Amino acid sequence: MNEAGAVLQSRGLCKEHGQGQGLVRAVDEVDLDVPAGEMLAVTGPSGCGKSTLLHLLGGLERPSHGEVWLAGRRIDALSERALARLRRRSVGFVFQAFHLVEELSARENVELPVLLAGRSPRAARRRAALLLEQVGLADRARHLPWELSGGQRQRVAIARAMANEPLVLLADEPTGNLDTAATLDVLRLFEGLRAAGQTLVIVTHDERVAATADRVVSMRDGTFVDDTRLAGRATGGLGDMLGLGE
Ligand SMILES: Nc1ncnc2c1ncn2[C@@H]1O[C@H](COP(=O)(O)OP(=O)(O)OP(=O)(O)O)[C@@H](O)[C@H]1O
Repeated sequence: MNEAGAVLQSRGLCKEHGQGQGLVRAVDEVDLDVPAGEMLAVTGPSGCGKSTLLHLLGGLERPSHGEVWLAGRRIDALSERALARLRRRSVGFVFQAFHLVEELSARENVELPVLLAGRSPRAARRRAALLLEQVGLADRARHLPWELSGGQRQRVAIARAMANEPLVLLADEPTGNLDTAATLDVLRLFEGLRAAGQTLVIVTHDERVAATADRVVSMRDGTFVDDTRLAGRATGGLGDMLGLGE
């Protein structure tokens, strides 16, 4: 199974937690196709299964049933070792709480995945310098996370997520801890990545964030209840969308 052009797919994807009376089906028979280069937003109320879906798609959790395919390769049944390698090299993760390594500088945080992928310190340094430049933080490379604002931390986290040129960037409430100006910075970065052909899946309950996507799927109780392609999403300025003057 590999629909032409889909970089990320799921079929009959299910995740159950607990058992008996306490059984929760966090993700319930989800079929998803994310074409290469698409920016997809996943929305829905708290507890509807958005984060669980993202974890399944990125190989952070294993499904109870169903399949996940990344670039034509079935990943849900990979060994732990193969899955860890895939997460390091082929998937970029961005989290609401940033999850930077507090003891490492911005530059070292971005270098780390490159080193873990087996590349040389020199290559890691070059890649980190380029990415920090692209997220507008070249002058903060030596700063530790606590010396950065929330928005700056998230930009470092995005640079880190892009370190190994992932097939797909998965973001879980990436603007959930940010003020409007920092949200705008993050959305501009996502917009730039999308323009460069990056595939993105963004979990958000911020409608303004969802409005910047190519397509929005809405979840309720573990399933998709709506799937809408946003025509003309690229026409309005992000600043207008967020109620700011650009
Ligand atoms: N490890 C777990 N054990 C038991 N139940 C879980 C576990 N993880 C998630 N759940 C349950 O699965 C459902 C989906 O949770 P999930 O975190 O995916 O929702 P969400 O839409 O991301 O919510 P939010 O927007 O609040 O982050 C919820 O009912 C949650 O309580």
